[in-house]
Amino acid sequence: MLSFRSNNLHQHLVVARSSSFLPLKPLQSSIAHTHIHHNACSRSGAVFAIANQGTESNPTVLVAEKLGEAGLEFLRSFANVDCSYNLSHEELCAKIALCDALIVRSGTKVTREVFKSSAGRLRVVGRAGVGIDNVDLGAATEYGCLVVNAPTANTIAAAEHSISLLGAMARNIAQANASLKQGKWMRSKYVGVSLIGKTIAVMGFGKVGSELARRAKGLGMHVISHDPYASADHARAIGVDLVPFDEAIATADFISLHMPLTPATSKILNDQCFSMMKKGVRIVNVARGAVIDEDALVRALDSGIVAQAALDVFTLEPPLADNKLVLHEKVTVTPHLGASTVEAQEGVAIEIAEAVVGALKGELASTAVNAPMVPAKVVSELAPFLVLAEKLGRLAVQLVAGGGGIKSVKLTYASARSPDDLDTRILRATITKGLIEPVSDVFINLVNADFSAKQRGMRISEERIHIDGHTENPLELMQVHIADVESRFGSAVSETGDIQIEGRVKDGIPRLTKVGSFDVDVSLEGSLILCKQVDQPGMIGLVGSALGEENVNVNFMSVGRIAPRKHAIMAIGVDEQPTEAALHRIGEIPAIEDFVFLQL
Ligand SMILES: NC(=O)C1=CN([C@@H]2O[C@H](COP(=O)(O)OP(=O)(O)OC[C@H]3O[C@@H](n4cnc5c(N)ncnc54)[C@H](O)[C@@H]3O)[C@@H](O)[C@H]2O)C=CC1
Ligand SMILES: O=C(O)C(=O)COP(=O)(O)O
Repeated sequence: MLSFRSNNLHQHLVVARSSSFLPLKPLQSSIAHTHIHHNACSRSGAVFAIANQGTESNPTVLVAEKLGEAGLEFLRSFANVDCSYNLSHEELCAKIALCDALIVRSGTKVTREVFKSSAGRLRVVGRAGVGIDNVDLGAATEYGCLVVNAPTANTIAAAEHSISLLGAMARNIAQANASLKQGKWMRSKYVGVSLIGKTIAVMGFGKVGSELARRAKGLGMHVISHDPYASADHARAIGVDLVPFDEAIATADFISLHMPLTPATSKILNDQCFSMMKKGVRIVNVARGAVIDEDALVRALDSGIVAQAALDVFTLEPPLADNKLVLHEKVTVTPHLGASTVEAQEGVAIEIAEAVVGALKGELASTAVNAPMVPAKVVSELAPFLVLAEKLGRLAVQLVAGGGGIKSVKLTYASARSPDDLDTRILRATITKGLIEPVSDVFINLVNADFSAKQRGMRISEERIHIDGHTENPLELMQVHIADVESRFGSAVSETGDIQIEGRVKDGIPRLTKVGSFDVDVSLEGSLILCKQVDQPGMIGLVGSALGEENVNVNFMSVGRIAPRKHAIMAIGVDEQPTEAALHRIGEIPAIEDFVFLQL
């Protein structure tokens, strides 16, 4: 029985795309060869631009808020940079279809509408700072747009601003300053409170929270912290006790907020919470306005539960002219200045420019917010396995008859290392990309591969197994199993009834080592023809000369058999795309029972 059909071949020719394992296909005229890159896509279909060496223009980066000069310079060395500040939402949506990357600070809302308006061209959003609550991450992921942030460069600035507000609040600096400038000399009105010996609760013991804690200790304060995810060892090293939420807010004289704004932290300080606090507590917020129920804070200030507050951030920024907190005598305010030092802004600008350029070049981003974030060391160790992963995914899906309707996929990773030593997130995303890309008409990358799999109802499970081997290798082998489907190539179905393929990396080269129950050993380069044949002498020569006569160069052949003179599988690597005529000639060889052409 012959499995080859010309319309199947045509389908693979049309849909097969880049075999790059990188999250974003690179955009740069310096890329040394002609390549196809995704330039625009919509939910309904993909549009591709063929880019030739020397003719592809640089990518365009829209910088929508003020960014430090060093970062801009770095961006200009790679991209066309459009600095357009103070755009309205409508203007941003209109401009975005012409941009490959967008850089924002906290003042720009990157909504679903922005991603939709980009018509698939927008590939990276860079948040020049930490908090990404102004970016619709769900929409970014669906549209395959990577979001990166600059998580480290403004930590000290935010911690210093928190300490500044703490001192300014405790000593009424802002109020006294305003009063004196009005010609008043009111020494007794502005008597403050001391910090030494007081308890401060640091809510969120991340980068800013822990730097704030160090500084508060230096001022002689007793520091406690609440953070459900913080390491107790890290806290202990700084001399901070991690305590439950209720204990933190009930025992503190000062509360400083340093957690991100998420659905779980929204209005985390509310009426009920204020009622548990010590009377006369003082609150600093350099995190996000919406972690406090602002109306509840006004009530707590008016009732005297909260003696004072110092706020850098507001639910609505800029706040309305009649915002009760801004106008409150007991409240010290700054207009979201936490990250606004010369040093922090230069650092953030460089950090985000490097992340955005790296992402546009197709590098894996170490500050990705909506894709697997992998340290550079792990990426370099896994590099050949990532190539293998994508190719196995691409092969496996092409073996499925009908090309769709995959419900259940199992990925097996076998390693001589302990299972805990292997972070498989990027492998999983890469195999998934390989599985979906050949059968999808939307742009698939590491950002949206998992989302697209879920949308298609594809359940992907993972299994890590320990086998003998070399512990210097992160992996010995990977397998992809697809259950409950028919195969275009019956021999790819193992005894368990699943389509099963296996690959290994040998001398840095990814190789296919098993198809169904048959052992093979072929390097995964070029394209592949798999044949099921009666194991008999002369088969390699027959197939080789059929292809040779049709001018198809064979780069390798491997035969795997169950027992001599029974059935065997021949895997043939070919450099060129065989013509229909060449494939028909293979099909006409009498001992060949089944065969399939697969594009890698
Ligand atoms: N006002 C400003 O200009 C600036 C504001 N920020 C804000 O500060 C936040 C913190 O920044 P980093 O310390 O750099 O981030 P980070 O990610 O290092 O720390 C955040 C910490 O909050 C913890 N957390 C999460 N949920 C929590 C909860 N329910 N209760 C207590 N802790 C919780 C996390 O475990 C983490 O340790 C950012 O998300 C941003 O919103 C950051 C920089 C400047
Ligand atoms: O980094 C953050 O989360 C900040 O809030 C800083 O915001 P900005 O970039 O100064 O608008």
